[in-house]
Amino acid sequence: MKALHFGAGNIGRGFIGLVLSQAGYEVIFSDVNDSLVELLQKRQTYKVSLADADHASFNVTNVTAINGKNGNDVAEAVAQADLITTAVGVNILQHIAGGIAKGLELRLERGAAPLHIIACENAIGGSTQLKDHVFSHLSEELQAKVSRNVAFPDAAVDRIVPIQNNEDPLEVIVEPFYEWVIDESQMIPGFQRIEGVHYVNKLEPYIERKLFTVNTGHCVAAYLGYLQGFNTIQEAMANKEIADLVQQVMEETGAVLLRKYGFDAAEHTNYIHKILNRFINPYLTDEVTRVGRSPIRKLSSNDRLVRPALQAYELGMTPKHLAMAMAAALRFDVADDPEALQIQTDLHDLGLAQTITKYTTIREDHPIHAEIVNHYERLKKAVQS
Ligand SMILES: NC(=O)C1=CN([C@@H]2O[C@H](COP(=O)(O)OP(=O)(O)OC[C@H]3O[C@@H](n4cnc5c(N)ncnc54)[C@H](O)[C@@H]3O)[C@@H](O)[C@H]2O)C=CC1
Ligand SMILES: O=P(O)(O)OC[C@H]1O[C@](O)(CO)[C@@H](O)[C@@H]1O
Repeated sequence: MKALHFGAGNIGRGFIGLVLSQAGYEVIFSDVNDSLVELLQKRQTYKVSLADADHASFNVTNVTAINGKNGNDVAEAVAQADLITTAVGVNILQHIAGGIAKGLELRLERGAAPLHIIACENAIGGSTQLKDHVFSHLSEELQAKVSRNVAFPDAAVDRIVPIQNNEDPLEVIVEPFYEWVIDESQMIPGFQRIEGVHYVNKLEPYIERKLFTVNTGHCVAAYLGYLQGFNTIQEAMANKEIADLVQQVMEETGAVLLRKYGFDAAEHTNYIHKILNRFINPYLTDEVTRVGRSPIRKLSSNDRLVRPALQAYELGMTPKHLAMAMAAALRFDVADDPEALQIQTDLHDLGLAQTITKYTTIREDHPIHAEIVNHYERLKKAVQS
């Protein structure tokens, strides 16, 4: 069984590639990083180590790679795959869609077997977004044919994998915890389960719980940590004021999740505490600039800050910690993050009020907008003093 995985980065190698290889797949990575591709082709194996006291490690075998810049190779790999997964970043899905569409056409010509294409990105409806991008490259007739035997089930993936600085460029150090949840209601009947994956009939509670707890809390630690001059999440979380605010924001999203999905309150508190412990894992060094990266994406209306804030407001709650987090995200002015710089340019050219609306879609007359402005001014003063 061949799995074609787009993105041989941290999650690609450290999580999805590992799980698929252990489940018995030959894993073919498609990546645009030439040296990474060459090394994977040459070695056909790499090491994943766990960030805990035991440092257990796994040799991931039966892997190879193709260069994602070679459209024909990508299409051929798509045509031959038994499973396709991605971990490239949700904004990159549009760039891999053309190659996938070409490969699906080839599959149709060859009468290939049914196929699942699963986007393992931090986003709501990632596979559905990929499907839309792929279908934009296909005629209506081909879309209808593809729909008959190709499915794009949405998924939630959770494992903290920081930027790697290992001597061996293929090695990945990952936290021990992982969770990969796939929506089986969107799958082709009779599908073969992947060992290590949790299948559910309704993904929304899982993806929202994960995105609004792990990802919301983590980015708050990053934005507040950055503002206070800390380099890593571990340093930021050692600061009691930041750790308390991270917990409070998770409690705020937790209140929404409890109301929306009827989760058990004690279990959810336990979930939050486990996540806080994952953030402070002393065996990881996770930079605030990685965890806060791409603030435009993180401030968008369907993502980890605005979506739970608007849901909280609709439920009659005041999402003051989420508003504070959005204000902190606007102050994340990391020089080598193009999205952070774009926000700073807009703050300068458009002013605060319009910039908030531009990125969050929250209008100036919305009470959350005023909360963000207040927190922004407060944070600005705090940094200046
Ligand atoms: N790192 C983490 O802890 C987690 C990340 N995620 C999600 O996983 C996704 C990947 O994140 P990371 O692995 O951290 O990023 P990464 O930057 O380590 O890996 C992304 C890889 O995609 C490759 N890539 C870029 N354009 C490509 C293209 N057109 N074709 C093929 N490959 C291409 C890059 O060269 C890179 O190797 C993101 O959506 C992220 O939100 C989800 C859970 C945890
Ligand atoms: O890739 P993104 O969306 O910027 O965020 C990375 C996030 O994913 C995680 O790695 C775990 O899901 C967290 O470490 C971090 O909050």
